[in-house]
Amino acid sequence: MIIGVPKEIKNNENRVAITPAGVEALVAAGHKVVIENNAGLGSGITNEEYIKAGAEILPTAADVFAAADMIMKVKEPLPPEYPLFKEGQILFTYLHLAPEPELTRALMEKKVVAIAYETIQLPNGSLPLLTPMSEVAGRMAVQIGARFLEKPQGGRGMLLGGVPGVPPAEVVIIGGGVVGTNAAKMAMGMGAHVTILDKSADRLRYLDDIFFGKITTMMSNSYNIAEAVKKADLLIGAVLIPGARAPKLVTEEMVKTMKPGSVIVDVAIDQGGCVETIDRVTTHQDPIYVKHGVVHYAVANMPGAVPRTSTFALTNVTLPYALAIANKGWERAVREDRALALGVNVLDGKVTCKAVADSLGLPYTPLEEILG
Ligand SMILES: NC(=O)C1=CN([C@@H]2O[C@H](COP(=O)(O)OP(=O)(O)OC[C@H]3O[C@@H](n4cnc5c(N)ncnc54)[C@H](O)[C@@H]3O)[C@@H](O)[C@H]2O)C=CC1
Ligand SMILES: CC(=O)C(=O)O
Repeated sequence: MIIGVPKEIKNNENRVAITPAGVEALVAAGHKVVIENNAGLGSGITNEEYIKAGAEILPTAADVFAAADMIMKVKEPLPPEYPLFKEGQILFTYLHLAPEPELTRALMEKKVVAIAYETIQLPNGSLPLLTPMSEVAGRMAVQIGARFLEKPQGGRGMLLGGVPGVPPAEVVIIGGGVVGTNAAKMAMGMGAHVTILDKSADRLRYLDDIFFGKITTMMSNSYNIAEAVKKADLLIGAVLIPGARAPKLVTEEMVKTMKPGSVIVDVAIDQGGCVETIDRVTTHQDPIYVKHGVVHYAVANMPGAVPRTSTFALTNVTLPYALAIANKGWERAVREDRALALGVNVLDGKVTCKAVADSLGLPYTPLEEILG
């Protein structure tokens, strides 16, 4: 199989979908890897390192898309990339289709085999290709929150940990999964007081155990969310219903009760965001806006800013699946691995992920119906 890796084009997206180690493994398995010129530079990986590992460098993204049977990317394709899709081409990347009707339509029209990293799900419910980036984003959410709480950045001028004699900041995290747990770890480490809300009582029990009762846990319902949001200096959105548009749990009325200069970091923005006043996706270049006196941060590719950590963490987990798809062909790979099958979002012009279909109001076709 020919595997193609274009350079990422999202704002300040410095990750790349393959490392030289990945190239070496695919080439050793008998495949060819083509990579766009300088695709790895943002992550500190040179063309020469890729060539040494056995890849061929092509001048443009168009050349890579034209040559490849499978495209590996990091972020969802952007409009300039849509015309490059080929019928039957495998696209293996984060897709986040629930808030992306146009991309979904383009994948359907071109009959792309679209396999999303974020909906590959193991029998225990975990999302192995999302987890490392959620670890990164959860940790970043706190350092970003700390930065924007500083007065010169537009915040209320508060140190997360306070100092002796002055209370610490209140950090409220909605969703206690991977992002939420990693954010809590960082916030606690910086001395903040942390409250986590989740809709799973078992998850709250687990969090209470691992943090030795040093964080406050609350059941997620609109009453408790309203109470917690009101007192938050830093609010972190970290909910997920795999594949689906994020539920708007924090209403505009709740945001209006927040203190001027408090900060919202909605990590769930890649699935549409869980805060009603987050009405746009922001970028690393222009990361915040202020609404009702509250600083809003809604960058959908947070790990793109720390590519030396993120590229390696991501490719550690994507490579085994890429190898399976390349070695067996997508159809056999998907038939033999239920977790991978759950990653298939669009196939043969149809939406095969129920949560995506429901979020976009499109018909859902079970994968099995197409595979026969
Ligand atoms: N903006 C960015 O750059 C990045 C965004 N993300 C996103 O962060 C979000 C969270 O990801 P993970 O932590 O990995 O997911 P996860 O599946 O580990 O955790 C989600 C948690 O949300 C909880 N939840 C669901 N509905 C809820 C509700 N109504 N109230 C409270 N809790 C609720 C679940 O019980 C679960 O514990 C996802 O949308 C993910 O794609 C992840 C990495 C980077
Ligand atoms: C998961 C995701 O949206 C990211 O890593 O950019």
